[in-house]
Amino acid sequence: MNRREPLGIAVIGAGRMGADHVRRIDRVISGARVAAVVDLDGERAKAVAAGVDGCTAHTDAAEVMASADVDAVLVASSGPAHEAALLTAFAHDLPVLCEKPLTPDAASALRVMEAEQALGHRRVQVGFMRRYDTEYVRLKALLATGQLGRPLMLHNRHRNVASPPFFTSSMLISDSVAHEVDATRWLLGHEITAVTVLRPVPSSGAPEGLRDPQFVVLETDGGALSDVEIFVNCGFGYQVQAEAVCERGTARIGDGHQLVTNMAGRWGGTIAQDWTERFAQAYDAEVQAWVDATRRGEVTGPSTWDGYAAAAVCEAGVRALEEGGRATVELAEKPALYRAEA
Ligand SMILES: NC(=O)c1ccc[n+]([C@@H]2O[C@H](COP(=O)([O-])OP(=O)(O)OC[C@H]3O[C@@H](n4cnc5c(N)ncnc54)[C@H](O)[C@@H]3O)[C@@H](O)[C@H]2O)c1
Ligand SMILES: O[C@H]1[C@H](O)[C@@H](O)[C@H](O)[C@@H](O)[C@H]1O
Repeated sequence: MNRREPLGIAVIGAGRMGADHVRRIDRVISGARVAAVVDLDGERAKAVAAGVDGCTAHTDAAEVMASADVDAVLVASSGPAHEAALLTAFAHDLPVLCEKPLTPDAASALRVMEAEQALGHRRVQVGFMRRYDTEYVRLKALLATGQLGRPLMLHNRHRNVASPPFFTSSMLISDSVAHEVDATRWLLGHEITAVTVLRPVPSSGAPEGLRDPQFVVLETDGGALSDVEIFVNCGFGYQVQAEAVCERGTARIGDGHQLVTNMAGRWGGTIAQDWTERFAQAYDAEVQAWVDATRRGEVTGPSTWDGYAAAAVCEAGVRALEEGGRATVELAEKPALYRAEA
């Protein structure tokens, strides 16, 4: 592509993430402008587009993607709407940044992967933003040096203050642990082969009927284990932590000690309250990397294969949750289009 002028982006979905990405493209990053905002809720689209010069508001994504003013698409609608948006973007051969999950299940992710292969080139970067978080990037770089030896285990904690009213027990895996599934695959360079889900007595702070917290163990084809405490109604803050235990040492991120105070006989700091705060730098870097690559005519970052693999692992996780115990992951063969990637 190699463009001088800013990239015209259509943002599909003007909810919490979509509105935040519109702000980011308009005010934080460079090389792009928001050309259009689309939401099934027209008033929401108008409200988000209103603050942006030259941006139009719509309710029909297909109509917008056919417009000459749109060079690329950021999909931030709800997960079940992603497949249709991706297939329409492919029909116009448009580059896409698609929020996680790529799609909510492995079968639909496979359909998207087949459609991208039919184009013959990659078009999608999946929104696994932890790959752009400075702490995760440092951890991956350290593991790659080999100084700590082979990684044996990853211990992950993922805590949200409170879950939204529509959250179900399986969404703790498919919506939340999806991030640790991708982080594990990316940090270790392994595929995940089996998932075990253990369920303690639910917290009294969780909504009636929600299995919260859960303890998830991922087994990898490199012989490592990655465990995840997922607790989406912890009440006190948004915490994402990871510790790699290797043969000669350990490395840990996410303690959030940016500012430590000593006062009145106590020491301490503050805890982020949600992902927009904890991962602000990562979202900025993710969207900037997508815009820069797109303007160079390239596609980088987490691929459709990564989105598919995460969907397949999460599907096994939901099976393990519902049936109790351990479920194995059946992955399709990795297509040639994605084989060159790490
Ligand atoms: N990367 C992250 O850390 C992160 C964090 C939160 C959410 N997400 C993901 O971002 C996406 C959006 O999440 P959210 O929290 O903003 O949800 P949200 O419910 O606030 O917003 C979703 C919006 O999409 C709209 N929508 C649904 N179907 C549509 C369609 N066919 N066409 C146009 N608009 C449509 C809805 O009307 C709604 O306004 C989800 O995929 C979610 O998993 C990612
Ligand atoms: O969709 C969101 C999101 O992706 C967050 O990063 C995660 O912490 C939440 O648990 C999840 O519901």
